[in-house]
Amino acid sequence: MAQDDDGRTLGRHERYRGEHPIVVEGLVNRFGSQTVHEGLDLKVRRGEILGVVGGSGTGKSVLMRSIIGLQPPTEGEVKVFGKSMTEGDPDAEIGVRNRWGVLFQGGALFSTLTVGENVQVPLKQFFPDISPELLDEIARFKTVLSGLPEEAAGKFPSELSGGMKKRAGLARALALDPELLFLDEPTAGLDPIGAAAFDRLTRELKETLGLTVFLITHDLDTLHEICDRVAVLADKKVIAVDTVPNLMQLDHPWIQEYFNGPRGRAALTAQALDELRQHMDNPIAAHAVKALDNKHDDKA
Ligand SMILES: Nc1ncnc2c1ncn2[C@@H]1O[C@H](COP(=O)(O)OP(=O)(O)OP(=O)(O)O)[C@@H](O)[C@H]1O
Repeated sequence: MAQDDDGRTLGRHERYRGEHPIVVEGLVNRFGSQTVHEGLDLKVRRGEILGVVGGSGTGKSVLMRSIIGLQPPTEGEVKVFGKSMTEGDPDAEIGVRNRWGVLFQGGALFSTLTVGENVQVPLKQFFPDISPELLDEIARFKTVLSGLPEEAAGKFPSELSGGMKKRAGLARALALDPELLFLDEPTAGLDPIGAAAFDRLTRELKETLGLTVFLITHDLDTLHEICDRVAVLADKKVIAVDTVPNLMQLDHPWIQEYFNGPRGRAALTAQALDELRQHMDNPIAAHAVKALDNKHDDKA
């Protein structure tokens, strides 16, 4: 069962109060002759949104799967809520598994179930005695909490837009009132407005529900807007974990190209504009917004 940092077993409804709900040490993942991770270390702080970035194929999804026990690592240790995911037997891990929610790439919804029924899947798994009325009520609540209209609970995934599918996946990830939320590329495939709305929702949910969020993304706007810290995967390891401004100072070629390249600078300008727009009563801010807007228009 989940444990606090002092090794005390947590009661079913007791929240983890230790410093690091996720600790990864010396992780090695090999597939045949391919080594994806070689001695990877990472600690996720309670209450943060940790962005995870890295080039394609650097093993971001494999890292997430190792943490949630779907990918037994070749070597190394993964602890979630103080509980070893690499040593524990599946039944004992139940005390950990019902404390997290996962939004997989593409949503991974069951296509033959409605949104509401999708949300009910983990509820039925962990709380088989809940009445059908309460299941419906919780499913409707989670659907609305994820920013969908209530009637979406009765719709099938095929009847939803891409953005709505992501929200439905989020509703299912929130079904068990998790403390940890894993999001794999949540804004991929969304238009910029839909992506920004999803980012705001993630931030609001983190703040109101006290979540710790492990967020894999390629989206520079997401990193700038909502991540407290960002872990960079390269050279088979986490080469740095820090705030975006601090990462931008590091002299690693991939980090420089990613954060200080043209797309990185555009994301930074967009964030600066957003912040300045909140102070338009200040003439200097208003002037700066106008100048930056014009610069943007010239480039477009
Ligand atoms: N079950 C598996 N069997 C064999 N190889 C695998 C398996 N899972 C992942 N890999 C390989 O591990 C590497 C890392 O994959 P992963 O999906 O974690 O990358 P990623 O960083 O998430 O990439 P992307 O940004 O493109 O989604 C890839 O080369 C992939 O082919």
